[in-house]
Amino acid sequence: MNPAPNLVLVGPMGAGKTSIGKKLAERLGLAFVDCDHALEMRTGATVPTIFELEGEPGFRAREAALIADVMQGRDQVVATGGGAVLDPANRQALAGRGFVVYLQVSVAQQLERLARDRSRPLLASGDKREKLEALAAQRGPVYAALADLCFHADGLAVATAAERLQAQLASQWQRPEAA
Ligand SMILES: Nc1ncnc2c1ncn2[C@@H]1O[C@H](COP(=O)(O)OP(=O)(O)O)[C@@H](O)[C@H]1O
Ligand SMILES: O=C(O)C1=C[C@@H](OP(=O)(O)O)[C@@H](O)[C@H](O)C1
Ligand SMILES: [Mg+2]
Repeated sequence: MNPAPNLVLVGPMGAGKTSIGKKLAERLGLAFVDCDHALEMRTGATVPTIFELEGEPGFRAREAALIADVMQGRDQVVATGGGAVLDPANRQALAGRGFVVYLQVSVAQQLERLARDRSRPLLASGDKREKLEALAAQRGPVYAALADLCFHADGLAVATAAERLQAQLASQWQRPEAA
């Protein structure tokens, strides 16, 4: 049993962190924070606009500041962006106060889900399959090393994935009582 005060979802773009996280938070009666959405609310700019104006380094700096703030809280399901785990300080914040679930998904499934997506700047140009494969090779081991639990989300509808994940969490994650 890991007594972390938050549940954190990590994994690649299109794994369902945002969609499954929202559903899971409802099922668990917890607050839901999607880091990309929270960043958009905080800045008043979309993720693609932040990338356009400040580049990926600007986005990562804002993402790190947001994660540091969000992880001070408790009783939240936190959906991270796929690249959040690259920063060691983020990893420390996420694992320090979160039970971390790695939502695993195949590149084929990512491609299906993100075929028409326009909101992910890292996939905006070039060959999507090649990019997703390169990111999976780089980040897959980082997700796995950080995670308390790996959950295979391939081929599952959002509601089914949330239900099954909740069932697995029941025996593994126990939130501490509020002080
Ligand atoms: N389990 C699923 N089954 C079908 N479609 C899904 C599933 N999970 C996510 N999607 C769809 O894939 C896209 C990306 O999902 P999203 O939750 O934003 O992933 P992430 O936050 O991990 O990038 C969305 O259009 C979403 O509706
Ligand atoms: O993988 C990444 O580096 C990114 C993933 C996105 O979030 P999702 O994983 O929710 O798509 C978003 O944070 C940004 O476009 C960068
Ligand atoms: Mg997301």
